[in-house]
Amino acid sequence: MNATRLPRLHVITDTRTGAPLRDPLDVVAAALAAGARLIQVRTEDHHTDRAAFDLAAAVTARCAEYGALCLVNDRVHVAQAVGAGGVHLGADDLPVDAARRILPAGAVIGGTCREPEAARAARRAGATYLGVGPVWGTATKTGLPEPIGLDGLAAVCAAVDLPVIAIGGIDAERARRCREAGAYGVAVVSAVAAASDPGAATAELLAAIGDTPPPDLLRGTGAR
Ligand SMILES: Cc1ncc(COP(=O)(O)OP(=O)(O)O)c(N)n1
Ligand SMILES: Cc1nc(C(=O)O)sc1CCOP(=O)(O)O
Ligand SMILES: [Mg+2]
Repeated sequence: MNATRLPRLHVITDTRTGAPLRDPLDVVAAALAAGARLIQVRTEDHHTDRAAFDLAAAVTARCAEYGALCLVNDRVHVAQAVGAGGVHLGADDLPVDAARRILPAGAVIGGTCREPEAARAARRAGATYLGVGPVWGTATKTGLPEPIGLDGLAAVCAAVDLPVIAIGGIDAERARRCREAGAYGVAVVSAVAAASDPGAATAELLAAIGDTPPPDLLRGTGAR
């Protein structure tokens, strides 16, 4: 990965059927071309490891073309097998400290948390960043707790000095509000995966969070 810092926009794959019916790799390609520099490969729990491996291998290869980071959600062994840059782990996944022991030095390990004490615990466990939400309600994932809102997000941001990536019901306008509340960045599924133009949606999100496209995208535009 060429990026010298954690990207602020995390584009998460949507592998649900009919969700719309769009190949996740097409969405990933559009998001990378529009300037996204972190893709999280999230597959549905009922999908096989082989399906997760195949998608993660393809995404890792596409990310490498852009110097982008590929993270694998949940499945640490898949991340190891494809040589991904790291993982994202929640309460039902391998603990952050266990993943830290078995992944290569420098691996990016994100941990989900929803309130300050869990954030401090994730920091002690060695998380690189925190995924914090759901900030707003979302239909993308079932079984979530009540949204924590911008106040809940701000409370976690104030509790630890780790980058906080907000998640849950986030579009460009809400991404701006998350940044104002103290979040380092945001993670999205539907705002990109369900967009009529995933590339344009990615560019709008990057502008909203103040993460200008990488220099290679600005080349030739005269922009600095
Ligand atoms: C950036 C980010 N934040 C939170 C999550 C949710 O992860 P988790 O709690 O493991 O739930 P599942 O995604 O596995 O359903 C995430 N994936 N990314
Ligand atoms: C995968 C996931 N995890 C969440 C959490 O709060 O732990 S919310 C979420 C779904 C995010 O999808 P969308 O951007 O379409 O709302
Ligand atoms: Mg998980």
